Amino acid sequence: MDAVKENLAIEVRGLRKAYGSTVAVDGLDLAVPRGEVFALLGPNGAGKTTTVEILEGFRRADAGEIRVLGTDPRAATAEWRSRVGIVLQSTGEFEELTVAEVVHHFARYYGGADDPDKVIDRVGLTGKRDARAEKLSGGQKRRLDVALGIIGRPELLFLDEPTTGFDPEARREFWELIRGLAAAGTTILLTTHYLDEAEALADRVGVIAKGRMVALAAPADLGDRRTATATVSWQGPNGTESERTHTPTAVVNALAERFGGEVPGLTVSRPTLEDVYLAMIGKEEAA
Ligand SMILES: Nc1ncnc2c1ncn2[C@@H]1O[C@H](COP(=O)(O)OP(=O)(O)OP(=O)(O)O)[C@@H](O)[C@H]1O
Repeated sequence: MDAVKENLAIEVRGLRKAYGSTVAVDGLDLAVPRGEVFALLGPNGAGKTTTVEILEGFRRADAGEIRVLGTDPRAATAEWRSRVGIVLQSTGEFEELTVAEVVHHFARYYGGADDPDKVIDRVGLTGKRDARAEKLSGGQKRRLDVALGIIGRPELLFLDEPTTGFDPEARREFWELIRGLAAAGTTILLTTHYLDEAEALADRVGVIAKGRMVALAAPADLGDRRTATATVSWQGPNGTESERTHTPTAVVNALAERFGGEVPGLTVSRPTLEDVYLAMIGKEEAA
């Protein structure tokens, strides 16, 4: 294998999967370098979970070349599994056990497992370590799922909609956790419906629509955001005024001159990730 390929944690070419007459994944290509945080975006039913489950070895593709940490997940060994961490959309099989019992139990599956108590702390469940899993709130259950995904110190972590049900503070804490894992070199593939989450965490985002990758870029570059028309707004004598422009600096300079200094209520905005994403998805769905 050449050096470039060895540098890829995930490499997929021509991935295809149909359920009966429903084509869930339709010729998808994807390359994720080691150490990257990659977010898969796309509307409900776009094929994200199917793709991720194929990469995890839980589903069989109909066609395509797939390499995950250099191995075809169809031929996965226990050694390969121990290098991959998985957080599914929902678990909840260990209702009777306490948080500490579940995490300690999972740690025994891995030769090089992390310290269970440290992991419980990192996901913010120390206060709940003796609570039974069934008594946890939705967001706390997700944190437990994340703990089980990272207990084996994976090289590659799959997170399927990891913060669904989290309150805003828990999401911020979770983002810090993910940033810490990424800084330590873990490759992360996550799916999310939260555009701010993709923007906060991902080096690159891929947008899937109807089983195909329709856009791939750094969050700041998606849909040419950097060069998109800007809107300059300010408070005029009769209320809010605004101007759409490709040269916002010139508009702001002219305003500063007109107001003789500070421009009241000045904002300069470009389309958000959500704006460009929704426009992109709208076009794909109309096609
Ligand atoms: N087990 C299954 N049997 C039949 N059809 C399925 C199955 N799993 C998924 N599908 C179909 O495949 C398509 C892709 O589904 P998938 O769950 O991969 O989408 P998704 O992008 O993850 O959606 P969401 O954002 O809602 O989680 C959908 O049309 C779905 O109905």
